[in-house]
Amino acid sequence: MGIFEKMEENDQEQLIFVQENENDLKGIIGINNTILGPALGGCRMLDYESEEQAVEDVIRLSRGMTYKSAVAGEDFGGGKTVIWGDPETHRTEGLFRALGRYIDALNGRYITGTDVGTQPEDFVLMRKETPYVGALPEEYGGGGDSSVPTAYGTYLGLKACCQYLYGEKSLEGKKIAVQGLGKVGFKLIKHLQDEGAEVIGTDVSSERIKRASGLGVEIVEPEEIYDVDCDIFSPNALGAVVNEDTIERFKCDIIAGAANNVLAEENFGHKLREKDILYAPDFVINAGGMILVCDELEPDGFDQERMMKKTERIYDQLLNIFELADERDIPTDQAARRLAENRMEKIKVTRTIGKGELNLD
Ligand SMILES: NC(=O)c1ccc[n+]([C@@H]2O[C@H](COP(=O)([O-])OP(=O)(O)OC[C@H]3O[C@@H](n4cnc5c(N)ncnc54)[C@H](O)[C@@H]3O)[C@@H](O)[C@H]2O)c1
Repeated sequence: MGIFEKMEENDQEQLIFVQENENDLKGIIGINNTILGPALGGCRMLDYESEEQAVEDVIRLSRGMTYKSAVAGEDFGGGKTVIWGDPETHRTEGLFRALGRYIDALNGRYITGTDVGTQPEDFVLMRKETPYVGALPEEYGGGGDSSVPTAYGTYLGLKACCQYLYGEKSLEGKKIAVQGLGKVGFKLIKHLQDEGAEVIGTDVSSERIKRASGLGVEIVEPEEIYDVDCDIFSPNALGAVVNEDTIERFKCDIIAGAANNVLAEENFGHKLREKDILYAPDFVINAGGMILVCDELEPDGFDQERMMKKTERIYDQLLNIFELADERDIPTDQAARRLAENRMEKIKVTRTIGKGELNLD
């Protein structure tokens, strides 16, 4: 499929290819949608196998940000940047400052921050060239570790799932299989244990397994996690974990976790519904980190309490989505996208009010 076809399929407004020899920068800034406001989305650095893979990634990720922001009630659009390079060897001052110059030239149409392969300190460097940067360290006025609100929002999301399915939001006594015990997963298991849930976990890192074992988490092999008989399966590691190989293996009532792009393809939303597994759409339940960045960009600066309050809205938003999905008999991820699209349509119309002007000068 050609680039324009891919853009058309995903309602992509803009792709900006940036290249700079001196600092070995090859990147793509993707602006998916700016109906609600400037496009917001992190900057991913990955040693892609091909140009095509980088283009696909930037379109898919920036589209996801459009939905994430719209459902969370934020006034930002969706964007993302991908840098084609190895984060172990290519993260240099020159590269991030060069990218900052290109982002600055967009005059605020796009705001960036960290994602896989980039670190807050990269954006401290970028900020020397542009103010359109979020997710900064606390000492630079940022909100700090985004995995804190992400884990908290995910925990509340699990409670919303229980409320909807069992009529009781408590996680006490629930058996929860957690895949990935990293920044988000580890904080999540603490919330779950505090509420009396039984946690089974897995990771590929021995150091992270050791840390979770220390909390009394029962550990299984990475491949075994899909077969655990449990109430909730919580993916907090990789994307595409609901796929052709795993769909028949799940023995849970609920799938809800922070990982991005949990469904390998959109039709797995239908398959989960057919199997009576309640799915909390990833771009809704994992919005805490994005909410933190949006709060940094408030005119009066970052406010921790306000940010956590906004994160708490994830609970009600999920309940709305589950109701809509049942009313329309559609998968929950589709219901969430409808909610986002409705909000964008309404705001688009609102913003035409007062536009008709007659200039008599
Ligand atoms: N950090 C955030 O604020 C945030 C926000 C939104 C979404 N997410 C998503 O949540 C997920 C977790 O993010 P994180 O910040 O905790 O990342 P992380 O890198 O700290 O943690 C991921 C963990 O998954 C483990 N892992 C990798 N492959 C695995 C496998 N096959 N089986 C089991 N474990 C495996 C890693 O060893 C690591 O411990 C990611 O998908 C990320 O995109 C994170």
